[in-house]
Amino acid sequence: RWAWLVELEQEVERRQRLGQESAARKALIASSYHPARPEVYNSLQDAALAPEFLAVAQYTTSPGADLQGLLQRLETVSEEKRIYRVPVFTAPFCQALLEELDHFEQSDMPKGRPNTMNNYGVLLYELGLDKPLVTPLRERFLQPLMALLYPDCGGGQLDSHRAFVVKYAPGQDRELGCHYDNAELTLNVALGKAFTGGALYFGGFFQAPAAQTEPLEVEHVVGQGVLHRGGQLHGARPLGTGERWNLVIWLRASAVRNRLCPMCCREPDLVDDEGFGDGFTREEPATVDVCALT
Ligand SMILES: O=C(O)CCC(=O)C(=O)O
Ligand SMILES: [Fe+2]
Repeated sequence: RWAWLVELEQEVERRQRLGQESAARKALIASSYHPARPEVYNSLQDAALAPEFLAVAQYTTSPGADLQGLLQRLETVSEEKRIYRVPVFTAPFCQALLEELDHFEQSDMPKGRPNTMNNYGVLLYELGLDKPLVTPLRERFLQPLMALLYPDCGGGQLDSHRAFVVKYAPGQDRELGCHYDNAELTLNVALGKAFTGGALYFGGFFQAPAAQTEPLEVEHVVGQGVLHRGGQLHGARPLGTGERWNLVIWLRASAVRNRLCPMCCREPDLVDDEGFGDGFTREEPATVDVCALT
């Protein structure tokens, strides 16, 4: 048979095994890995968050919060592309998380790949950091923020995520090709270490390709997070020197993706999977009747 068809079938099988294999690695890591910085596995404390991020959170959860007020508390990187930036973690927390990730990388534990494009990094779910760190970050902080910034992209209906750390280093991955994310919305936080190069670049929106224009370059700043729509075409320039570790959280809203898969732009044909899978659900998420709250 045609080689491409065999390759396609193998890729379908590989994808069908991903969830189970990831759960097996998570179980093994939970039973036999010894963390270097056990405190990063404690449930997320406000002390780990940058003061600017806490101020944004306080604003977005206050009565009467609106987009205009929020924009005074964030950096607008591009109004047209709807890209924003805000400090997320304190320097000591970035440091502790990096030490832990480095220690895990050097361990002989099995490691899943972050996504189909990055070869180095860690899936936070497998390390056991989803529950204490990423879920509270999504539910308590990102959901109210994204609800104001991107109400039309499911920002107020986030119900799952895929979180991973990507690592760029000499002799390993050094850059990332242009792509869109399997996510409605994305938060990308630079954790360190020290590096040059590696800027993000942003092109048009993939469902609505614009005329060819120069991409927008966005330098990573350690501790700060960049917020963008998953469908905003982007990539990362080659690393110059040092090592770059970034936490990427792909935020998903089943209310949006159940109707329109962000990868193929069609209504999805679902296959059962472990955990959150790719963030689709068979049942519609419960909707809140806002009038009933008043
Ligand atoms: O390298 C980066 O900072 C971007 C990573 C990214 O775009 C992704 O993993 O989706
Ligand atoms: Fe991406």
